Amino acid sequence: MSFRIIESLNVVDYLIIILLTFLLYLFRFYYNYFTRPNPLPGPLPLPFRLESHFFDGNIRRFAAELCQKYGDICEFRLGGHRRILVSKQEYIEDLLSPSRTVFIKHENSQALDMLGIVGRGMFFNNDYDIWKINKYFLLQSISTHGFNEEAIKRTIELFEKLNGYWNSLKKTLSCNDEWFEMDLLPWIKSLMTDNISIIITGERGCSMAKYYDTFNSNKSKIETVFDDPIVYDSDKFSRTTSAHIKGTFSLYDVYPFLLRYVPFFKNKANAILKDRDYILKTLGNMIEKRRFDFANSPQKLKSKHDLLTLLITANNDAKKSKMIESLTNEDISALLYDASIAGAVTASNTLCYAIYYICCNPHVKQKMFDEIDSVFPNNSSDKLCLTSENLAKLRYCESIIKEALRLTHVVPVLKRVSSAERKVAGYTWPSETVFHLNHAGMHIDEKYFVNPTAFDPDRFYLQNDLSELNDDLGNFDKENNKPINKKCSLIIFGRGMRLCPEES
Ligand code: HEM
Repeated sequence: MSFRIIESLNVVDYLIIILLTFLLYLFRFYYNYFTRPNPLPGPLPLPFRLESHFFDGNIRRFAAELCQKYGDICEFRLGGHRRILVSKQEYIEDLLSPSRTVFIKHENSQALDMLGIVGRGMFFNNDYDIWKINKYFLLQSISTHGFNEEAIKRTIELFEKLNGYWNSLKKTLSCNDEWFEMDLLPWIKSLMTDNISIIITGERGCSMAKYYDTFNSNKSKIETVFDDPIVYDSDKFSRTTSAHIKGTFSLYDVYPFLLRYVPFFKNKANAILKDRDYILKTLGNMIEKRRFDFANSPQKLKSKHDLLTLLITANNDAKKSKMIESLTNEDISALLYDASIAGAVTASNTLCYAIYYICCNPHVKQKMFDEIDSVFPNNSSDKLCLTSENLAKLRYCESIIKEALRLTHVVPVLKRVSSAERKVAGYTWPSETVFHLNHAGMHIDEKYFVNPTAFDPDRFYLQNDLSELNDDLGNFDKENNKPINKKCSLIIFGRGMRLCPEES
């Protein structure tokens, strides 16, 4: 019967059916939009997730434009989801409160599943119970004295290495003594890649060496420095992780059937899966090797304080003391992945921004040098005696970093998904509402900061009594010579349950 009906249809009938289906879809789409609960101002959404084509990925600018046009709370549609953008301090503070109903950070997405670590580690983990165990072990490891001293020692070593590369380049490229122009970003990126590599995995990386080699068009002309055969390819690893994460987010809102059946998307998805396999294999091999060393010669690992060794040790101690919770190799792998991604990109971008602002503000530079000279009075321009105690005294330097992050935060918009009905901004929102928290917008709002676009580390440095304020709540009213304590007005490491573990 149904076969006969199909047979009796001609081309025009098919076109009419397609047109009617299309119109029905449009009608349903806009009916749902105009009858949605809690309507907020925002751009008119487009059907078929077409709005993705107008979004260039710059979430900071996008959020700033929406906030300017539609106010402190508005909505937009992206990737098939209605999204609520909040830019007001009290709403942001509310959504970052330590509550289980706003624990989830990522809405469901097939592309995200391809990361291969969803539900493990911390960053991409929406499962509270598993996340809690992972957080416990990560904090146990990175809060140790050994880890912190190791991190400082390795950082100094790498800066000395960087200095060596620059001196060598200056010499071989016959540069003028005073000026040596170069692109700082790739240098800082490779420095941080090697830094994170040694701190997280205990493996010495070769990113800086590889970048240095790119200047070597004439092999005989440039001298080779710091030749070290015992390195792992941190450069390839970091490029792959960055391609992996970028690729995943580029497919974030693509319909699952397109990922499966349309060659363009399918090829992209396959490339992501290939990267994922490489990353997991590299980390898996490292974990196996370290576990082997731990089982056979634990003494050898006593002097190692990298994250991987500490996680394996803490895990082993937990098993010995018969704690129910312990980590699998996959969990450890996800934690190393989290730390590599979250650590290298944030740290290198923050450092570049800080250097940029220091260079643009000579008086800040001078004050910074004065502080360094006062904390290290016997600095003979050779080696600074950096310890965690001395670092804590560099309060002006810390204020520079805070101010750089205030103006150009490396994670400008945070995300939360409600897991139950929840009141925000006076509205009751159903479960699975996606909230975007525009804290970068708040950081440059004159409601919260005096003269917000100026680079002025003093706003954090000159606080009269730091003990009265949380460390990151700084705001200084110069006219009245007193701090303005706007709660939550500076958010550097997030807040609440999903606070960055680095904050500790
Ligand atoms: C300048 C340096 C850094 C900045 C500005 C920064 C900032 C942040 C922010 C804002 C969040 C919260 C994200 C959210 O609430 O959705 C976060 C989370 C996180 N950060 Fe950092 N971070 C930095 C360095 C690091 C480093 C070095 C590590 C390596 C251990 C790290 C590991 C993580 C992890 C694992 C999370 C996820 C926490 C969770 O979801 O529970 N971060 N970071």
